[in-house]
Amino acid sequence: MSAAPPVFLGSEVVEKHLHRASLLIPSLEAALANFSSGAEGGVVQPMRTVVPVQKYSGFLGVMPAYSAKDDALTTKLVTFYEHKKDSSVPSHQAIVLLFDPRNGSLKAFLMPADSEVLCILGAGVQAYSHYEVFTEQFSFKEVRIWNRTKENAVKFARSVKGPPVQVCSSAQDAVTGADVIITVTMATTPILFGEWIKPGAHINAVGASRPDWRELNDEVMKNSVLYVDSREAALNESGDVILSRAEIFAELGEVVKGTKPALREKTTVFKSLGMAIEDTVAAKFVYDSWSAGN
Ligand SMILES: NC(=O)c1ccc[n+]([C@@H]2O[C@H](COP(=O)([O-])OP(=O)(O)OC[C@H]3O[C@@H](n4cnc5c(N)ncnc54)[C@H](O)[C@@H]3O)[C@@H](O)[C@H]2O)c1
Ligand SMILES: O=C(O)[C@@H]1CCCCN1
Repeated sequence: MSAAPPVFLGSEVVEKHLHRASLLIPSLEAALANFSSGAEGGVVQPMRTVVPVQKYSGFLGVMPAYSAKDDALTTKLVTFYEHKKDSSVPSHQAIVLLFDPRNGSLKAFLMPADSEVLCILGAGVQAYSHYEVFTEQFSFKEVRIWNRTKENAVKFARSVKGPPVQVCSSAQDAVTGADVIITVTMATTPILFGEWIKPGAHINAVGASRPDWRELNDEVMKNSVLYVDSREAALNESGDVILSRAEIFAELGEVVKGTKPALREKTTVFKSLGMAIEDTVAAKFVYDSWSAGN
């Protein structure tokens, strides 16, 4: 019997079945815990391969993963290019291939506590999705944004549906007094400095995914308790971790499992690089929802 032809689920279908990104939180928590559980977690996720396309200042990432517990097998292919101001295409473009783990057939493609002050540095695609999830999950009294190009921060503040956003003229103004700081930029040198940060703040560092790129300076890295998504990836790919030589305290999956504590009273950094297993559970979520309603 031949395999059913793969279906293509474009961004509209994904948004219909994943109408709020937070629907993924339980699956992502479980995936992080499984990833940090070694063989018994049933996750197979080799380090991603990143191919530099030097001529055009770009990269191609190949991110395979299998989750035995979810019985889901995927590979994401993602390109990320230095953003050209006049470019009509997004800086990141990705497709997730979801396979049937039983026989390898291709099933579908998939494109993709009391904190009061939230600060977002950057106003691109990730800024929007982080705003959506953070303002839905937590109640902030104030949300601030700073972006290198101010007009994009103003556009962000005008277009988001949710709590009002204050546009700041400097990163320092945005960060001063903030309880939660999200860095979602394409910066390759630090944009966040330790001396600006309120003790006890939490920093969610999402950009700087190359070994020689930085978003955070050494002081931020050294004066915080450092959590990562994957130790192996952080030690190979994160310029903020490698160049600062900061010590990794825990993987987030270990916190989810309860084997390492969340030190909420300390200044903490979560250095996220993105993991293929996150795409695996997200692709399965959308595909299962799509097939159920089809
Ligand atoms: N950790 C993860 O899981 C994960 C997943 C996806 C993307 N990312 C990373 O998150 C970051 C943002 O991604 P995106 O899709 O929102 O990108 P985007 O291109 O949509 O937005 C990039 C933002 O960075 C700003 N910027 C660019 N160069 C800068 C610089 N030198 N200094 C300060 N700001 C600068 C731009 O003004 C823009 O606001 C990227 O580094 C991306 O690789 C991480
Ligand atoms: O995990 C991801 O999907 C992205 C790909 C681009 C680089 C940063 N991480």
